[in-house]
Amino acid sequence: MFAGHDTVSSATTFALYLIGRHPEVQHKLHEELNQVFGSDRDRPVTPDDIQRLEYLSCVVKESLRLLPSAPLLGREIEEDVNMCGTTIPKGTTVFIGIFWLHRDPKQFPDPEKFDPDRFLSHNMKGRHNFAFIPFSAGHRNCIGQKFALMEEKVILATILRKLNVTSLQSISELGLTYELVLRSTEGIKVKLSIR
Ligand code: HEM
Repeated sequence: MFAGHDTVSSATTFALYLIGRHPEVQHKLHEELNQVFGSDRDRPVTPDDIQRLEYLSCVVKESLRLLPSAPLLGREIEEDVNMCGTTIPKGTTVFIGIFWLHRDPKQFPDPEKFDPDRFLSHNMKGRHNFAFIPFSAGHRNCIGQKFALMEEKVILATILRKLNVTSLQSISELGLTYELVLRSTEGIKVKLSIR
């Protein structure tokens, strides 16, 4: 359940929450959806549509940066590792704090700001390859990432073609909790209205 289901539901819920907090982002998304779907609000989303929804792709990535479904990964060190002059002995359990890594101001200036434009290709030049790792990286990275991103985009495009979303809580009111998957202890309260 962790791998394929809870992660996508966490990511999609938080993306919808962030869109509902940022009317200017939602406006741009609605414009892009109008361009791709015209007035048709019912037909299924196709792989070709997904390719064309570039701004939606940036929104999904920026949401995974700020509120990553897997905020923390654990690893057991199999051999002594020298890191910046300090030896981490074999057998140590280390944690990789993806939630905090994604807030490195050198890689993401003004890191708490929700700004999907960070993921436009011309804004990504010079960014470290491992600055953004919502699906982990290396040999044991997520095998479902392409499927997950597609699922998320289909759900968001389907909802936002028909609805406006307004989020009613600030981020600090969500009561973020870091278990295996990022959650809100308070639930996420949004108001939906027909476009
Ligand atoms: C937004 C959605 C998702 C996120 C953020 C996500 C994130 C991750 C992360 C961070 C890992 C590494 C965990 C670790 O090493 O401790 C992982 C592993 C994995 N994920 Fe995902 N995942 C998502 C969706 C999916 C989906 C949809 C599937 C399957 C269809 C999937 C299947 C897996 C599997 C099987 C692994 C283990 C890979 C291995 O250990 O070799 N994930 N995922």
